[in-house]
Amino acid sequence: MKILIGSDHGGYFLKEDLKGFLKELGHEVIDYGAYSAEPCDYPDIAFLVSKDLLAGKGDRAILVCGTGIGMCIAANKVKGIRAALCHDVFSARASREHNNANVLTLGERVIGKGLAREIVRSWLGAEFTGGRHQRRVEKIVEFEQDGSQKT
Ligand SMILES: O=C(CO)[C@H](O)[C@H](O)[C@H](O)COP(=O)(O)O
Repeated sequence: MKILIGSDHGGYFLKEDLKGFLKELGHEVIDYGAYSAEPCDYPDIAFLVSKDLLAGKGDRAILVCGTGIGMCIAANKVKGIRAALCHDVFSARASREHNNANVLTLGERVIGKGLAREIVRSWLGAEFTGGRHQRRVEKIVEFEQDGSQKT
């Protein structure tokens, strides 16, 4: 897969580690920065990566900040993005199988590299299962497009 990856300064070192891990797994990685641990603003990276993902420049995206929260909030403001903040393997798999998440966010100040790697492995290996989950995701997509709410 082609994976877009980005971080702010708070996620820089975990992002760097995950780049190597993703390559070991055989994925192509496109790095959107940050390119150092100098302070920067997570929304700048979140919007850039999210827009390029929706433009077809990658298959999935991973965003890292200190907690993963800021990246998740910002990415989910981009229409078409379903970003999931996951700090355990079960949620990571479920975010793909149930929610069809196209962006994974992680917090470098919250979890260690070993767990982050397992979360990434699980997230990339899981597929959307559709069925009842398709109906629920479609409700989100419809609401996002025109504010319509069907129950
Ligand atoms: O946005 C965040 C929290 O939701 C990220 O964790 C940032 O990395 C964090 O806020 C940056 O904090 P800093 O004190 O400026 O390093």
